[in-house]
Amino acid sequence: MFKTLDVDHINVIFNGERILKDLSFSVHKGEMLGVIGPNGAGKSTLLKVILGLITPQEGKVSIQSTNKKPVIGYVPQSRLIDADMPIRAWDFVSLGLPNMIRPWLTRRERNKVSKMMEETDTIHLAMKPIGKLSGGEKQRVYLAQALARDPDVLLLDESTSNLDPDAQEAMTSLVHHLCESRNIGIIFISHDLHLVKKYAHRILHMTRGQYIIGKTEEIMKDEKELSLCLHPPYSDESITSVDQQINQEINDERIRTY
Ligand SMILES: Nc1ncnc2c1ncn2[C@@H]1O[C@H](COP(=O)(O)OP(=O)(O)OP(=O)(O)O)[C@@H](O)[C@H]1O
Repeated sequence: MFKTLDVDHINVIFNGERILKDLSFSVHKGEMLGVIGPNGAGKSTLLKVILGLITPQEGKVSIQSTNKKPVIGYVPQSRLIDADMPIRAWDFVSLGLPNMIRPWLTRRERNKVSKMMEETDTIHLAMKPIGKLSGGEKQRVYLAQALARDPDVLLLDESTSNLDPDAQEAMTSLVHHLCESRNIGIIFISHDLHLVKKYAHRILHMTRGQYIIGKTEEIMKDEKELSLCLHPPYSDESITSVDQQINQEINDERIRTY
Protein backbone atom coordinates (compact mmCIF):
# COMPACT_ATOMS: atom_id res chain seq x y z
CA MET A 1 0.00 0.00 0.00
CA PHE A 2 1.23 3.46 -0.96
CA LYS A 3 2.04 5.97 1.79
CA THR A 4 3.95 8.95 0.39
CA LEU A 5 6.12 10.15 -2.46
CA ASP A 6 8.86 12.50 -1.32
CA VAL A 7 10.64 14.82 -3.73
CA ASP A 8 13.60 16.09 -1.76
CA HIS A 9 15.66 19.16 -2.75
CA ILE A 10 15.84 18.32 -6.46
CA ASN A 11 18.19 20.32 -8.68
CA VAL A 12 18.38 19.74 -12.43
CA ILE A 13 20.74 21.66 -14.69
CA PHE A 14 20.64 21.36 -18.51
CA ASN A 15 23.51 22.91 -20.46
CA GLY A 16 24.42 25.15 -17.55
CA GLU A 17 20.82 26.31 -17.06
CA ARG A 18 19.09 25.44 -13.81
CA ILE A 19 15.69 24.01 -14.71
CA LEU A 20 14.66 22.67 -11.29
CA LYS A 21 16.00 24.55 -8.29
CA ASP A 22 15.86 22.99 -4.87
CA LEU A 23 12.36 21.59 -5.40
CA SER A 24 10.81 19.70 -2.48
CA PHE A 25 7.27 18.45 -1.86
CA SER A 26 5.37 15.32 -0.89
CA VAL A 27 2.29 13.57 -2.25
CA HIS A 28 0.26 11.44 0.13
CA LYS A 29 -2.05 8.49 -0.43
CA GLY A 30 -5.40 9.39 -1.94
CA GLU A 31 -4.04 12.76 -3.01
CA MET A 32 -4.16 14.31 -6.45
CA LEU A 33 -1.55 17.03 -6.99
CA GLY A 34 -2.12 19.33 -9.96
CA VAL A 35 1.01 20.83 -11.51
CA ILE A 36 0.64 24.09 -13.40
CA GLY A 37 3.11 26.52 -14.90
CA PRO A 38 4.09 28.19 -18.15
CA ASN A 39 5.88 26.40 -21.01
CA GLY A 40 9.45 25.53 -20.10
CA ALA A 41 8.90 25.76 -16.33
CA GLY A 42 10.23 22.22 -15.88
CA LYS A 43 6.98 20.30 -15.32
CA SER A 44 7.82 17.37 -17.62
CA THR A 45 11.39 17.38 -16.33
CA LEU A 46 9.98 16.87 -12.84
CA LEU A 47 7.97 13.82 -13.97
CA LYS A 48 11.05 12.40 -15.72
CA VAL A 49 13.05 12.78 -12.51
CA ILE A 50 10.33 10.90 -10.58
CA LEU A 51 10.30 8.19 -13.29
CA GLY A 52 14.08 7.87 -12.98
CA LEU A 53 14.62 8.91 -16.62
CA ILE A 54 16.62 11.98 -15.57
CA THR A 55 19.15 11.84 -12.74
CA PRO A 56 19.14 15.13 -10.85
CA GLN A 57 22.48 16.77 -10.04
CA GLU A 58 21.26 17.02 -6.45
CA GLY A 59 18.38 15.66 -4.39
CA LYS A 60 16.42 12.44 -4.43
CA VAL A 61 12.94 10.99 -4.91
CA SER A 62 11.66 8.28 -2.59
CA ILE A 63 8.41 6.37 -2.35
CA GLN A 64 7.15 4.96 0.93
CA SER A 65 5.03 1.91 0.27
CA THR A 66 4.39 -1.53 1.69
CA ASN A 67 5.33 -2.84 -1.79
CA LYS A 68 8.97 -3.92 -1.78
CA LYS A 69 9.43 -2.29 -5.18
CA PRO A 70 7.11 0.72 -5.50
CA VAL A 71 5.52 1.02 -8.93
CA ILE A 72 4.99 4.21 -10.94
CA GLY A 73 2.38 4.39 -13.71
CA TYR A 74 2.79 6.99 -16.43
CA VAL A 75 0.32 8.33 -18.98
CA PRO A 76 1.94 10.61 -21.58
CA GLN A 77 0.23 13.36 -23.57
CA SER A 78 0.34 11.24 -26.71
CA ARG A 79 2.19 8.32 -28.24
CA LEU A 80 3.29 7.67 -31.77
CA ILE A 81 1.13 4.72 -32.72
CA ASP A 82 0.87 3.65 -36.34
CA ALA A 83 -2.78 3.54 -37.43
CA ASP A 84 -2.08 0.09 -38.92
CA MET A 85 -0.33 -1.37 -35.88
CA PRO A 86 -1.79 -4.90 -35.62
CA ILE A 87 -2.31 -4.94 -31.87
CA ARG A 88 -5.68 -5.01 -30.13
CA ALA A 89 -6.46 -2.63 -27.28
CA TRP A 90 -6.74 -5.63 -24.93
CA ASP A 91 -3.20 -6.82 -25.76
CA PHE A 92 -1.92 -3.25 -25.47
CA VAL A 93 -3.27 -3.03 -21.91
CA SER A 94 -1.74 -6.43 -21.05
CA LEU A 95 1.70 -5.02 -21.94
CA GLY A 96 1.40 -2.94 -18.76
CA LEU A 97 1.35 -6.05 -16.53
CA PRO A 98 4.47 -6.36 -14.38
CA ASN A 99 6.98 -9.20 -14.86
CA MET A 100 5.74 -10.18 -18.33
CA ILE A 101 8.43 -12.70 -19.13
CA ARG A 102 6.03 -15.42 -20.36
CA PRO A 103 4.43 -15.17 -23.82
CA TRP A 104 1.03 -16.14 -22.33
CA LEU A 105 -1.21 -14.73 -19.60
CA THR A 106 -2.47 -16.57 -16.54
CA ARG A 107 -6.20 -16.48 -15.78
CA ARG A 108 -5.49 -13.98 -13.00
CA GLU A 109 -3.66 -11.70 -15.41
CA ARG A 110 -6.45 -11.96 -18.00
CA ASN A 111 -9.00 -11.03 -15.33
CA LYS A 112 -6.82 -8.12 -14.32
CA VAL A 113 -6.67 -6.74 -17.87
CA SER A 114 -10.45 -7.04 -18.22
CA LYS A 115 -10.97 -5.34 -14.86
CA MET A 116 -8.71 -2.41 -15.81
CA MET A 117 -10.58 -2.01 -19.09
CA GLU A 118 -13.91 -2.08 -17.28
CA GLU A 119 -12.72 0.54 -14.77
CA THR A 120 -11.59 2.84 -17.56
CA ASP A 121 -14.71 2.16 -19.65
CA THR A 122 -12.72 0.68 -22.53
CA ILE A 123 -13.81 -2.96 -22.39
CA HIS A 124 -16.06 -2.45 -25.44
CA LEU A 125 -12.91 -1.47 -27.38
CA ALA A 126 -10.92 -4.56 -26.33
CA MET A 127 -10.86 -6.28 -29.73
CA LYS A 128 -10.29 -3.11 -31.79
CA PRO A 129 -6.81 -2.32 -33.14
CA ILE A 130 -5.20 0.34 -30.95
CA GLY A 131 -4.28 2.48 -33.97
CA LYS A 132 -7.91 2.78 -35.02
CA LEU A 133 -9.19 4.24 -31.75
CA SER A 134 -10.08 7.90 -31.35
CA GLY A 135 -7.78 10.20 -29.34
CA GLY A 136 -10.01 10.02 -26.24
CA GLU A 137 -10.39 6.24 -26.49
CA LYS A 138 -6.61 5.81 -26.81
CA GLN A 139 -5.97 7.98 -23.75
CA ARG A 140 -8.31 5.79 -21.68
CA VAL A 141 -6.55 2.65 -22.97
CA TYR A 142 -3.16 4.18 -21.98
CA LEU A 143 -4.63 4.82 -18.54
CA ALA A 144 -5.81 1.18 -18.32
CA GLN A 145 -2.29 0.04 -19.26
CA ALA A 146 -0.72 2.23 -16.56
CA LEU A 147 -3.22 0.92 -13.97
CA ALA A 148 -2.50 -2.72 -14.89
CA ARG A 149 0.81 -2.33 -13.03
CA ASP A 150 -1.08 -1.51 -9.79
CA PRO A 151 0.88 1.70 -9.41
CA ASP A 152 1.56 3.36 -6.09
CA VAL A 153 1.91 6.64 -7.93
CA LEU A 154 0.35 7.66 -11.23
CA LEU A 155 1.88 10.46 -13.32
CA LEU A 156 -0.11 12.16 -16.05
CA ASP A 157 1.69 14.58 -18.38
CA GLU A 158 -1.01 16.72 -20.01
CA SER A 159 -2.66 13.44 -20.85
CA THR A 160 -6.03 14.99 -21.61
CA SER A 161 -4.86 18.03 -23.55
CA ASN A 162 -5.67 16.60 -27.00
CA LEU A 163 -9.23 15.77 -26.04
CA ASP A 164 -12.41 17.79 -26.40
CA PRO A 165 -13.61 19.53 -23.20
CA ASP A 166 -16.18 16.83 -22.32
CA ALA A 167 -13.65 14.01 -22.80
CA GLN A 168 -11.06 15.95 -20.73
CA GLU A 169 -13.54 16.34 -17.91
CA ALA A 170 -14.61 12.67 -18.10
CA MET A 171 -11.05 11.37 -17.96
CA THR A 172 -9.94 13.70 -15.15
CA SER A 173 -13.02 12.80 -13.15
CA LEU A 174 -12.22 9.10 -13.68
CA VAL A 175 -8.62 9.63 -12.53
CA HIS A 176 -9.87 11.52 -9.46
CA HIS A 177 -12.21 8.65 -8.62
CA LEU A 178 -9.38 6.08 -9.05
CA CYS A 179 -7.11 8.15 -6.83
CA GLU A 180 -9.56 8.02 -3.95
CA SER A 181 -10.82 4.46 -4.47
CA ARG A 182 -7.29 2.99 -4.78
CA ASN A 183 -5.65 5.33 -2.30
CA ILE A 184 -2.76 6.03 -4.66
CA GLY A 185 -0.89 9.27 -5.24
CA ILE A 186 -1.45 11.15 -8.49
CA ILE A 187 0.52 13.99 -10.06
CA PHE A 188 -1.11 15.52 -13.10
CA ILE A 189 0.23 18.31 -15.27
CA SER A 190 -2.42 20.45 -16.89
CA HIS A 191 -2.76 23.83 -18.54
CA ASP A 192 -6.51 23.74 -17.85
CA LEU A 193 -7.13 25.72 -14.67
CA HIS A 194 -10.79 24.71 -14.58
CA LEU A 195 -9.87 21.00 -14.37
CA VAL A 196 -7.08 21.59 -11.86
CA LYS A 197 -9.38 23.69 -9.68
CA LYS A 198 -12.11 21.08 -9.76
CA TYR A 199 -10.07 17.90 -9.24
CA ALA A 200 -6.70 18.66 -7.58
CA HIS A 201 -6.49 18.39 -3.80
CA ARG A 202 -3.34 20.54 -3.87
CA ILE A 203 -1.54 22.51 -6.56
CA LEU A 204 2.14 22.94 -7.34
CA HIS A 205 2.62 26.16 -9.29
CA MET A 206 5.98 26.08 -11.06
CA THR A 207 7.81 28.91 -12.74
CA ARG A 208 11.51 28.80 -13.60
CA GLY A 209 13.19 28.24 -10.24
CA GLN A 210 10.22 29.31 -8.12
CA TYR A 211 7.54 27.09 -6.68
CA ILE A 212 4.41 27.55 -4.66
CA ILE A 213 2.54 24.56 -3.32
CA GLY A 214 -0.70 24.71 -1.42
CA LYS A 215 -4.31 23.70 -1.12
CA THR A 216 -6.26 24.22 -4.33
CA GLU A 217 -8.45 26.99 -2.89
CA GLU A 218 -5.36 28.83 -1.60
CA ILE A 219 -3.48 28.73 -4.91
CA MET A 220 -6.64 29.57 -6.85
CA LYS A 221 -7.41 32.59 -4.69
CA ASP A 222 -5.94 34.86 -7.34
CA GLU A 223 -7.25 32.83 -10.25
CA LYS A 224 -7.36 35.76 -12.63
CA GLU A 225 -3.74 36.68 -11.97
CA LEU A 226 -2.72 33.03 -12.20
CA SER A 227 -4.48 32.69 -15.53
CA LEU A 228 -2.70 35.81 -16.87
CA CYS A 229 0.63 34.41 -15.71
CA LEU A 230 -0.01 31.04 -17.42
CA HIS A 231 -1.65 32.40 -20.56
CA PRO A 232 -0.37 35.94 -21.21
CA PRO A 233 -2.86 37.94 -23.27
CA TYR A 234 -2.30 38.44 -26.98
CA SER A 235 -0.86 41.89 -27.58
CA ASP A 236 -0.39 43.84 -30.83
CA GLU A 237 2.91 45.12 -29.44
CA SER A 238 4.29 41.59 -29.44
CA ILE A 239 3.91 41.40 -33.22
CA THR A 240 7.26 42.06 -34.81
CA SER A 241 7.68 43.66 -38.19
CA VAL A 242 8.62 40.21 -39.57
CA ASP A 243 5.35 38.78 -38.23
CA GLN A 244 3.47 41.66 -39.82
CA GLN A 245 5.17 41.06 -43.14
CA ILE A 246 4.31 37.33 -43.01
CA ASN A 247 0.68 38.10 -42.12
CA GLN A 248 0.49 40.55 -45.00
CA GLU A 249 1.88 37.94 -47.40
CA ILE A 250 -0.62 35.34 -46.15
CA ASN A 251 -3.49 37.80 -46.68
CA ASP A 252 -2.24 38.68 -50.16
CA GLU A 253 -2.04 34.95 -50.97
CA ARG A 254 -5.64 34.44 -49.74
CA ILE A 255 -6.85 37.27 -51.91
CA ARG A 256 -5.05 35.79 -54.89
CA THR A 257 -6.37 32.27 -54.23
CA TYR A 258 -10.03 33.00 -53.54
N1 LIG B 1 17.03 16.60 -22.10
C1 LIG B 1 17.11 17.93 -22.13
N2 LIG B 1 18.27 18.55 -22.46
C2 LIG B 1 18.36 19.89 -22.46
N3 LIG B 1 17.35 20.72 -22.13
C3 LIG B 1 16.17 20.16 -21.81
C4 LIG B 1 15.98 18.74 -21.79
N4 LIG B 1 14.70 18.48 -21.42
C5 LIG B 1 14.11 19.67 -21.23
N5 LIG B 1 14.98 20.67 -21.46
C6 LIG B 1 14.71 22.10 -21.29
O1 LIG B 1 14.26 22.31 -19.98
C7 LIG B 1 13.23 23.29 -19.95
C8 LIG B 1 12.00 22.70 -19.26
O2 LIG B 1 11.44 21.72 -20.11
P1 LIG B 1 10.13 20.92 -19.69
O3 LIG B 1 9.77 20.03 -20.83
O4 LIG B 1 10.34 20.28 -18.38
O5 LIG B 1 9.08 22.11 -19.53
P2 LIG B 1 7.50 22.06 -19.27
O6 LIG B 1 7.22 22.91 -18.09
O7 LIG B 1 7.04 20.64 -19.21
O8 LIG B 1 6.98 22.80 -20.58
P3 LIG B 1 5.64 22.60 -21.46
O9 LIG B 1 4.50 23.19 -20.68
O10 LIG B 1 5.94 23.36 -22.69
O11 LIG B 1 5.48 21.11 -21.72
C9 LIG B 1 12.97 23.70 -21.40
O12 LIG B 1 13.65 24.91 -21.63
C10 LIG B 1 13.57 22.58 -22.20
O13 LIG B 1 14.08 23.04 -23.43
